[in-house]
Amino acid sequence: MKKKIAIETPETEKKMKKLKEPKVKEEENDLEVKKSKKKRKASELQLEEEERSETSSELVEPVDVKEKKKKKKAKVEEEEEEDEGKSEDPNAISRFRISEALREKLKSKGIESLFPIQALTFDIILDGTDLVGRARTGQGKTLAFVLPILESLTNGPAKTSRKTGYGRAPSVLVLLPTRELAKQVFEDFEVYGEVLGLTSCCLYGGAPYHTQEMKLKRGVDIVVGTPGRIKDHIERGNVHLGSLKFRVLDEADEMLRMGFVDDVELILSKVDDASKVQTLLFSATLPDWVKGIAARFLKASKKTVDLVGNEKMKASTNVRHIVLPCSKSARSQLIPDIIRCYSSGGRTIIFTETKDSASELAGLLPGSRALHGDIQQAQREVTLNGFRSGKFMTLVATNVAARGLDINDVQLIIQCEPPRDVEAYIHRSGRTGRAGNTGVAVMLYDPKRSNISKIERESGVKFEHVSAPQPVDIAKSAGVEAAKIITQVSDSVIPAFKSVAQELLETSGLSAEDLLAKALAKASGYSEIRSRSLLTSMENHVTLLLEAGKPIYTVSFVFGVLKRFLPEEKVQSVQGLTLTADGMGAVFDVAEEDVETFLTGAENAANVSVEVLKKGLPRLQERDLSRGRFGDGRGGFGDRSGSGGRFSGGKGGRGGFSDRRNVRFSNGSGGGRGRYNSKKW
Ligand SMILES: Nc1ncnc2c1ncn2[C@@H]1O[C@H](COP(=O)(O)OP(=O)(O)OP(=O)(O)O)[C@@H](O)[C@H]1O
Repeated sequence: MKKKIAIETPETEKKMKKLKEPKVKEEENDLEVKKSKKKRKASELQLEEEERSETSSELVEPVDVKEKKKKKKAKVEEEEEEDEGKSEDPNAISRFRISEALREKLKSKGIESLFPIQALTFDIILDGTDLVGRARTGQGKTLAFVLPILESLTNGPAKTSRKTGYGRAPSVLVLLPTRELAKQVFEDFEVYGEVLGLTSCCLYGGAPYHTQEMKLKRGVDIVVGTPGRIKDHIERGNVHLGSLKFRVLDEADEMLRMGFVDDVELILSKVDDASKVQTLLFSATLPDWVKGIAARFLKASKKTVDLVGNEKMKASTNVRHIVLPCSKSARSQLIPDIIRCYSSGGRTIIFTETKDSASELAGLLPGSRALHGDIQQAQREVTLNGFRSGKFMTLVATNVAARGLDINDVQLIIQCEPPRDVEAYIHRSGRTGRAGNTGVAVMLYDPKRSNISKIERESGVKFEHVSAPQPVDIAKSAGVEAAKIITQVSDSVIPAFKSVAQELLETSGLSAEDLLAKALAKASGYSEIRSRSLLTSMENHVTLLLEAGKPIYTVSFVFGVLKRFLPEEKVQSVQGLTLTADGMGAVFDVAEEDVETFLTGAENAANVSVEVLKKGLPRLQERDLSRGRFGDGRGGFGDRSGSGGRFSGGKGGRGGFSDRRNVRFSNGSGGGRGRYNSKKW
C-alpha cells in the first residue's frame, strides 16, 4: 500500500522533501555535482594562478581586472553554495530529467524545486505510465502533468513518434470543465512549451471558431479545451485525435460527472489505438464513484499518487474555515464588513448557488463584478482579467470559478450558503491558501437550513463558528484608518475650515471629541451604527434566547409559549426561530424596538425566561439535508409557503411549523453522482 503523505504545511513539506530521494536522480545528481566541483576547482586553480601573477605585477594591473577577479571568485563561491543546496533539496528541479531550457524557464518564474505531487509523479509520467494524481487544492497539479508531458515530447519516449511539421495532428489533449480553467492551463503549456518549440491551442465555447480552426489547420502539438467545443471541432473535421500520445482529464471527477462524461467518452474514444496513449487524471477530489468510471480510460498498469488519501482533512490546510449565520436578506449588508474583517486588502471571491443571485449580489456590492455562465464570453474574459490585474478586488461567481482557477493574492473566499456537495466546498475554499500561502474561507448559513455538519464530516474541516462582525467593531478599525488619514491632511486646509469648525462647536451642543468622532465616522463612510443580530445578521435586530424550564421538541411549542405573553403581531414579527442543539431552548430575532416588550412579557409568564444574546449563539439544531425530502423532521422545518426560504412566524396563518405534511426540504444531492447541469453556472 503506497504510503500516503499529507503535504500542506511547510513542516510537512520539509519532511516530505527529506523523504523523497528519487533513486534514478541520485547518480545523475552526484555526477552533476562532481562535474560542477571539477569546474569550480579549475576556476579556483586559475584564480590562484592569476593571484600569484598578480602579486608580481601589482603596480601594472589595472583596478578593473582586480574587480573582475573578485566577482569571479564570488561566483565560484556562489556556485559552491548552490551545489550544497542541490545535495540538500531532493525535489530541486536539477534532480529531475528536466531539460536546461525548461529549467531556465522555471527559474525565471521563481520555481527552483518541485512540489510533492510533481516530484512524486514526474518519473511515472515521463516513463510512460497512466496515472491518477490527487493533491489538495493549490498544490501544483497543473505543472505535475505539464512538465513531464513536455519533456516526453521533446526528450523522452514520445519524442520519436510524435507528429511534426505543418498541419500535424496534436500529440496532447487536455480536457477541463470550464473555459476559464482551459485558458489558464493552456497558458502554462504555451509558456513552458514554447521554450521547447512546442505549440498549443485552446478550444472553448463562446470564442470564434475561425481563429481556432486556423491554428488547428497549421498544426499544433497540444490541444487544451472544454469538451463541447472540442467535440464541435471533431465533428467539423478540424482536429484529428488519432495520433495522441497523451490525454489528460484535469478536475477529473468533474469531467466524469453526468453532463460531461458522454462528451468526454466520445472525445477520448477518437484515438486510433488506446494502448499507445498515456492517460492522466488529476483532481483535488476523487469521490469513490469516479474510480469505477476512470478505470474505463486507464490501463491496468496505471499508478495512483494520492497525497490526500484517507487523511481526514480533504480541504486545504492553509485555510481558516469559518461559518457565520446570516439570512439571505442580510448578506449584502454583512459581506462588506466580512471583507473588512477577514481580508487584509487582498482579493475576495464570493460564491453563490445560482447565476441570478451572483448578478443580484454583485449589483449590491459596490466595486464587485459578476462571473457566471450567462455572461457573454468576451465579458467573462474582461471580468476575469480585470480581477487578476486588480482593477477590482471582489468577484461574485457561481461554480464556474470554483475549480482550478489560480488567481494571485485571493485572501478571502465567502460562500453565501453551504454548497450542495462537499467537493464544491473543497474546491471553492481552495481558491485561497494556494502554493503555501494562507487564506480565509467564510461560509454563511441560515441556521435552520444548513448542512454544516455534513460538510464537516465529509471534508474533515473543523469549522470555526463566529457571529457576524458587529458594525461597532468594524467602525472602530475604520476610525483608526480615518484618524491616520486626517492627521496627514495638510495644515493649509485649516484656515478655510476653522471658522466653520468653531461655529459648529458653539452651536452643536456637542463636545469637541464628539464632533470629531462624527467627522471620523463620516470620513469612514458611516452615518450611523446599527446593531446586527447574531442569528441572521440582520441590522436593527437582536437575538433572544427563550427557555421554558423543560425540553422543547417543536417550533410550534415555542410559538404557543410566546402567544401566552405577547400580542399576535409581536409573535408574527419573530424571525429565524431555531431550536438549540441541547433541546432546552430556542433562539430567534426580534426588532430592536421590541426587545423590551419581549423581556417584560416573559417576566410575567410562568416558567419562561428570555434573554438577549450578546456574545455568541449556542449550538443549534440542524436539519440533515442529505436525508432527502423530509429529513428527520425533529428539529427540522421549513416555510409553509413552500418557498423553502428563511423561517418566519409570519405570512398567513401559523407559517413555518414542523408540520411534516407541509414542509418542503431542499433535497441535498449528497456526495454521489448528483445530476450536474453545468449550464447552471
Ligand atoms: N514547484 C512549484 N514551486 C512554486 N510554485 C509552484 C510550483 N508548482 C506550481 N506552483 C504554483 O502554485 C500555484 C497552484 O498551482 P496549480 O494551480 O497547478 O494548483 P492545483 O493543485 O492545480 O490547484 P487546484 O486543485 O485548485 O486546481 C500556481 O500559482 C503555480 O504557479
